Amino acid sequence: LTPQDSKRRFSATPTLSTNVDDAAYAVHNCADPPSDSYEGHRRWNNLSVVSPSSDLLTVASSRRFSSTPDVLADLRGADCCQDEEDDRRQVIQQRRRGGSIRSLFPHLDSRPDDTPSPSGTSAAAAAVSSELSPSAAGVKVAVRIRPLVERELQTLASATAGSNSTVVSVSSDDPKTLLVHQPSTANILSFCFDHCLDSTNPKSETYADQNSVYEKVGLPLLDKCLAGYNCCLFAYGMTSSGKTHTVMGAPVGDDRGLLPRFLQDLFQGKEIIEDQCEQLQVDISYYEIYNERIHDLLAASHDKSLRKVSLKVREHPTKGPFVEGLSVYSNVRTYADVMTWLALGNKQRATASTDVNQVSSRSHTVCTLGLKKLRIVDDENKEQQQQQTATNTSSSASSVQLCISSRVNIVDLAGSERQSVAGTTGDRLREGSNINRSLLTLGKVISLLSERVANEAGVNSSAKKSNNQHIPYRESMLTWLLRDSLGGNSQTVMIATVSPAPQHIDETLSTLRYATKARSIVNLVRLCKRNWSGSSEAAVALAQDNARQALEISDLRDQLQACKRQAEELENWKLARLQAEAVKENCPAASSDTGSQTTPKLSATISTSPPVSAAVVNPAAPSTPLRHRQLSIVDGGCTASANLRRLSSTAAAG
Ligand SMILES: Nc1ncnc2c1ncn2[C@@H]1O[C@H](COP(=O)(O)OP(=O)(O)OP(=O)(O)O)[C@@H](O)[C@H]1O
Repeated sequence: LTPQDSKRRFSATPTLSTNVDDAAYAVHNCADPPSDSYEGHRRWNNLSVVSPSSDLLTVASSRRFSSTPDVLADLRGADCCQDEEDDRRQVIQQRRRGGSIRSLFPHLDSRPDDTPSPSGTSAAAAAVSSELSPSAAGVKVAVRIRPLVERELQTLASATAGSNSTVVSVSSDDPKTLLVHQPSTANILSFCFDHCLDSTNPKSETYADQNSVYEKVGLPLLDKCLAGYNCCLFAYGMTSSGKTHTVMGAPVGDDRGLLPRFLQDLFQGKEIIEDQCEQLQVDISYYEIYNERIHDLLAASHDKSLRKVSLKVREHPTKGPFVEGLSVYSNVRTYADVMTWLALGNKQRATASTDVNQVSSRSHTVCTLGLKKLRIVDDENKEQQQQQTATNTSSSASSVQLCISSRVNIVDLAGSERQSVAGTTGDRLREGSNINRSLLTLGKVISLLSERVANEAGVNSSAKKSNNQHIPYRESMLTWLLRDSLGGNSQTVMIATVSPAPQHIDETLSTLRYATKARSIVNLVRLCKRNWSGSSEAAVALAQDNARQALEISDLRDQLQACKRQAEELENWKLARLQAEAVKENCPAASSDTGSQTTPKLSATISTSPPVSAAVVNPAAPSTPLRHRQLSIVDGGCTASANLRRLSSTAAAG
């Protein structure tokens, strides 16, 4: 299927029907078709793929296809969707039996390597199909116990005459089991996690320093994102439990946290990749969620007020929620550069001193890295490809292939805090309650997702009831923005940080319970591997086009919501009016005193003729508030009420 063919088909019929084996190849290679056919398919509403035996395989209807790779992704995605739930169920059941996920999903083992596949029909189809096969990945959970801090040592010393006993430890029999000794009951509770990192005693053989935390938790994520998976790591725990120390740590030296180490290895990896005639493009953005408002932490301005402008969250139709207007620093070249951005962001982050932490984070921070692996195609290769794929790619001299694109979110959450312990008042108290509220929503989301998993595994008796339960992602900015990381398309790791001090045992147990629930969440991950060819100019144009359309859709959604709200208000108003009229009819004396005064009365003539509609849209005296404007319906019955609703909403908009 050449671009000319596709043009013919697009203009001839509203349905694209093609042999499915060729579809991957054909649609894939339409990256730069003539503009009219390109426009044509973008407006497509019904797109069908017919299997070789001419049975209808999948119909992707009413979808927006902004680019050719997206068309393909959507097609294959629709195809894969049918198996997703089965996959998820299988994994959960396998988990319960203690089996290996890999044995269930052989494609995890036979994952295509990172080198772009050679061009050609079957190779392109294979690459695309691997890109879109979802695989199940449980959220991994690591727990880190920090050492006792000065304040805790003092409390312990005064309470137990010099003892520095701790109540949380890693089992000596099983490094994945965490033990909590409850002093009040002398019970020992045990919890099982993917990693238990004991940082209480630097002299211990099993001491988990910053490097071993990175190697156990961060390094596997680096591998994943370089292979094209979206990744997320978030640190969760009570205030002062060591989240920022774990994620950020010191800017230099052995105490550097997980993020600087991750970035260092990423940029080392970038050098290696670039030695192999490929490019790794790294983009960075960094923002905080403070009191449910989003601030760009990389907005460098001398004017402080400009730095704290509140940004909006929007919803991209395929990529999910994103922060509109956030600075993204593209193509960061070196580790030193990225650390400069990180330092700027950390400087601008909201922190304050509380009774339990001298430098307590008052906001959740999200550092997002966008990775794109590009391959430069030389002229010789390009010609070969053009022959093989019969693609009319751009005539630009520098041609690029986008092989992999993934996103990494590193999240340092603000810690939950009890006002009595943190000793907060005023602004700090308000911040604390906002932090707690968003963490509560996070907890709710985690609980519901883990319930869903339990239901699917048949553990809950009320399976049917809560299986379709709404997950309230939108109840807080945090969960909305982390939606993909919780139950979506992301390899996710949670680091739960705890204090070993007896006085914090309640918070510790609460953190461990949340962590246990989070560990039961199973995400469905897709390899974000693309085999997209085109000129660099075309790539930029495509990206801009995608972004513009995303904004358009987001705006239209907002408008739709506003219209719905208006319609509801009008419906309520109509009901109230009908009730008032009913009262008046039944009891004219009672209503004659008050009704004419308080109920907005309508005294205009409605007809369906255009001049009247126009008059309502543009009333002569628009300064009169709508509720005082008089509008009456001369026409009777259903027609009148339908007209009333439509015209009133127009008037309200006016
Ligand atoms: N593993 C560790 N080793 C040594 N010191 C640590 C460790 N973890 C935390 N600390 C120390 O504990 C204190 C609190 O840590 P941190 O600020 O990282 O907590 P937090 O969980 O981020 O708190 P908040 O939620 O209030 O921001 C700091 O002084 C930090 O240096």
